Amino acid sequence: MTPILDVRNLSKNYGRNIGCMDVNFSLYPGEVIGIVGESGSGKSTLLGCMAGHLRPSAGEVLFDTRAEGPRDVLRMSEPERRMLARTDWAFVHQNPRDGLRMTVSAGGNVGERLMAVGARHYGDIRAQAVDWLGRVEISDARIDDRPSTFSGGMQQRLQIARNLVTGPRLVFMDEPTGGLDVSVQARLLDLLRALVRDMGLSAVIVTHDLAVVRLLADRLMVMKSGRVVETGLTDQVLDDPQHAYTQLLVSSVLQV
Ligand SMILES: Nc1ncnc2c1ncn2[C@@H]1O[C@H](COP(=O)(O)OP(=O)(O)OP(=O)(O)O)[C@@H](O)[C@H]1O
Repeated sequence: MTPILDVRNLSKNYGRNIGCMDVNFSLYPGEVIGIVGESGSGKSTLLGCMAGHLRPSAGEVLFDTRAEGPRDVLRMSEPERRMLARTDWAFVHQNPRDGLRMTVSAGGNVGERLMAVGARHYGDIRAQAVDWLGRVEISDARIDDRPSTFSGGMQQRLQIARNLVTGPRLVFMDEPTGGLDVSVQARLLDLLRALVRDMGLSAVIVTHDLAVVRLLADRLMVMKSGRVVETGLTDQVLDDPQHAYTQLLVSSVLQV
């Protein structure tokens, strides 16, 4: 099977600082990989490089495009990459404000993504927006309200609807449950897990929360100082960590 994403020797320096160093992994269709590590370990840098938000210093990010098979997204033209970001990719930010348009209604936030990929029929767009608000457990009575009137959890669910409405094949998530109350986090995690499973999504999830990867990720990559120090099946890595740093991560959670 061709990986949907194949990352090869990806490195990013910030001047003399290492952001991430020599990262290699493949993600297969329908698979969810979690990237964990303490603050500053390079998770966001790696995610940003893969999603085209940051320019890596070296390496390749091969994405299995629908039309032409694997292409290095780092060598695509900007319009090509933007099109990919609209059609095949989704990016869920930690802070919903970074992923939503706060001055546009909830329905508009979902609908405008459909319009960006060519939808024109107002009735259809509205119907799909209603459907997606329902899927993320937002009452359709709130469709004309702005996200600024929503709770943090609702905003995050709306951001997810906005991202998934176009049927992406690959979702990047940056601390999707960060900054939310614990009870709200649990509900959001359940919702995300159901959506990922039902839609057969491939996903890369960056988090420092091992509970998030335990629930969502099939495989895990542990990062320290910009490098991957351990990879494996999530349960295997968490239940029987091999690297001293992973052992520390796991035991520090158990002590909480
Ligand atoms: N814009 C920047 N300029 C210089 N150094 C940076 C910049 N962004 C990140 N770094 C450095 O790169 C390394 C990796 O940072 P990164 O933000 O990717 O880690 P992280 O694991 O995502 O951390 P966090 O969980 O706190 O977001 C750190 O040493 C950081 O100081």
